[in-house]
Amino acid sequence: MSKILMLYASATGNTELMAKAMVNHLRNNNQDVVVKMFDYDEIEVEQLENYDGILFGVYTWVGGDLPFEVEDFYDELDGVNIKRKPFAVFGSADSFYDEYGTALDIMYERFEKLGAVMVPEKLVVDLGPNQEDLKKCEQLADRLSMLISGKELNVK
Ligand SMILES: Cc1cc2nc3c(=O)[nH]c(=O)nc-3n(C[C@H](O)[C@H](O)[C@H](O)COP(=O)(O)O)c2cc1C
Repeated sequence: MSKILMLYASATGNTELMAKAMVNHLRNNNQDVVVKMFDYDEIEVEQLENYDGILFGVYTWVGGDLPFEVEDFYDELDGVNIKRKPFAVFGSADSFYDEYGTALDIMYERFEKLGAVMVPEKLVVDLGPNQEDLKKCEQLADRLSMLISGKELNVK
């Protein structure tokens, strides 16, 4: 059984709904999932090395940027070995803004440059997830599981 880390930031609960849908889905499929949320849990970048794969959720903040609570984590990532580690990125954003969901791009590129194996799809949801979005969340979690078990190649 693989060990997955669900790590996410959510200010008003939209990204959290996505995270919960993935966690429930994975646990229903007997996957071992540890959940940590920025602002509530102690998060150290070194912890990433202890998991077989990471689901990373982030909403987009002013100017298309990362939320404040994710900034230290972002800066400290240089010191961690995530080469060949499977990652998937998701989060809620608001299409009202020109820089729609760009925090996902920022994190995706950061993980990828450090050698992580990315699920190619970045799953951005416009504000609160609907039923279809929640289904996509489950599919993203499945794609991460497949990457972990080596059933999917990272072909873009
Ligand atoms: C002050 C402020 C600035 C925001 N800036 C952006 C932005 O630049 N781009 C974007 O896509 N969404 C932006 N958003 C929208 C949030 O990402 C969106 O509300 C999201 O659903 C929040 O997710 P959460 O419920 O997980 O916290 C902004 C929201 C607020 C309140």
